[in-house]
Amino acid sequence: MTDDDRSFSRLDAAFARFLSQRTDFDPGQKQAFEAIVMTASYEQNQGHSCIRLDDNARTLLLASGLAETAAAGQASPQPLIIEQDRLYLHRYWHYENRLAMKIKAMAQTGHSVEKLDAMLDRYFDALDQNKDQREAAKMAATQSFSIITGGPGTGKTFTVVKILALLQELAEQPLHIALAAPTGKAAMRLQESIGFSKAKLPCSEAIKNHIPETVTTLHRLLGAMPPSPYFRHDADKPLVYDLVVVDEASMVDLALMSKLLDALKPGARLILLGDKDQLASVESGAVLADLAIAEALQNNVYTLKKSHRFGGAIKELAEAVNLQQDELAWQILSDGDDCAVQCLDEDLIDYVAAQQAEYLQLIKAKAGFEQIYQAFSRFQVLCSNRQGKNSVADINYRVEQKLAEQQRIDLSGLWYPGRPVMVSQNNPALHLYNGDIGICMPDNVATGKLMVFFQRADGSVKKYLPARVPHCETVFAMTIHKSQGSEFEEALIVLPDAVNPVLTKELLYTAITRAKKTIKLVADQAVFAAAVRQKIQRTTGLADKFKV
Ligand SMILES: Nc1ncnc2c1ncn2[C@@H]1O[C@H](COP(=O)(O)OP(=O)(O)OP(=O)(O)O)[C@@H](O)[C@H]1O
Repeated sequence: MTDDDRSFSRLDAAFARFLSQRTDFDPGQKQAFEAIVMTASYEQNQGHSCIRLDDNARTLLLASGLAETAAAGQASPQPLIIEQDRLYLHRYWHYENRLAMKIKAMAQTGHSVEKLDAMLDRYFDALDQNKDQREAAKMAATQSFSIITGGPGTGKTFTVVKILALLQELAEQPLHIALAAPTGKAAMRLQESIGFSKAKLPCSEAIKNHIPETVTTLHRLLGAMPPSPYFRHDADKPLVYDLVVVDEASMVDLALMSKLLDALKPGARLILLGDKDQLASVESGAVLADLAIAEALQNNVYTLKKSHRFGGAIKELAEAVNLQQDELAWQILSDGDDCAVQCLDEDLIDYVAAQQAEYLQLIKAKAGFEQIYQAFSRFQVLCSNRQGKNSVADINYRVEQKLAEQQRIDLSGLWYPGRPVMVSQNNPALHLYNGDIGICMPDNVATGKLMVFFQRADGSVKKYLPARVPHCETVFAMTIHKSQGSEFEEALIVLPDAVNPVLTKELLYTAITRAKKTIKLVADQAVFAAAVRQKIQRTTGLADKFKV
């Protein structure tokens, strides 16, 4: 990317100017210095943890008196840190350094377990398809830090429940276990599958009773104190848990992961579950992907490959996209042999509007919220972009108009029966968080007034007056980014008419793996192919810190 492609924010420029005013540089040097700092600030906001430097830039920065090399970084008060050929804003270097240090220390702590093989034989039958899961469990039983990665349905949750039972059997005192996920939605999904898998465990009821059934969000686990960026639990006030399991770990950014590691008590274990091939976190870093390739962690990472949930076209398409085989991916979509995966061959808006019939009908019939929510969540439009043709804004607007035309909704007010919304702001006081989905409908069991109903992470239902709901948007369509951690029976993936920088193979892979049964695509072949060929490259130093 050249400087011309970047649109620096006023904050990037103000930060660079603020620092350059504190140097003794001449105007030419100040200009060069500001350009580097502005780039570092901009790229950090784009998700990179650092930027690469050439020798001239490195010399200039060190001469500024505001940059320190990493050796001094730990105690350095300087705002800029240089490590090898990488420049960090101090805070991000600190997060990365601390995270690496903590994980390295944990990775050195192994546990030898007597008769482990006999126990594993009981939990994993001798079938070939269980071999991978058995190996993953063996790793987690013998390591303090482990990552189990794999695509959707490869049995990460299925395996981790067995690991929890196994570890409880091995413990002298019952282990204190916390289960967490980055979003409420992901927490809810994990909770459902834990409950399901636990019932089938080949162990005593006493052991089952020591496996927690509730899953919390990471923010709640750590004790968020908004608007402060700090958490109640940190190195000085660690969590009480002996073992923490984090699902959907690919969504966890560098800062949050670093704070989680800081908050673990000495001797605690950590298991990260996730799909390293999915989109990286919205905020900076690509922690799971970096750790999964880290040299010094090869005994701490296990990749599950076989999907137990779906095979066929969805899996083939996901694999082709992941391997950037654009022609094969398009062929799978256009073959139409398997109706699980197809290009949409009818009008987009007519099709999306028709998918809303069932839940709107259930609202009219005064069905219960759970049934209505289930019907709504069966199908979801996933867009790459927020604005422009075929974007979230465009489809939401056109679907609303179409449904109003069909007299299925009444658009005379902002809040109408059937309006689905996604919250776009955290409001801990109301227990509503960015990404939560609610449906506006009459409160038939009380006043009959319009209320917005939400399903909480623990499965309970909460209703709010529309005026109390924090900032939210209509959600007949959502961005692929926002769909992370969710699954739908059918996903309709919609790409724009022209190529843009958002379109990457990670974005498409994430969208494809949201679908349980059916995928439909609206895209021009050239745009689709360009997206498959584009890969996200995040600049970070995390994997380098584990070089042996
Ligand atoms: N070895 C196995 N034998 C039989 N069924 C299995 C096996 N492993 C997983 N399953 C089943 O496959 C399905 C998917 O497993 P699971 O939910 O654990 O996958 P996951 O990797 O956690 O998926 P996701 O990432 O989508 O949450 C579940 O219904 C589970 O019971």
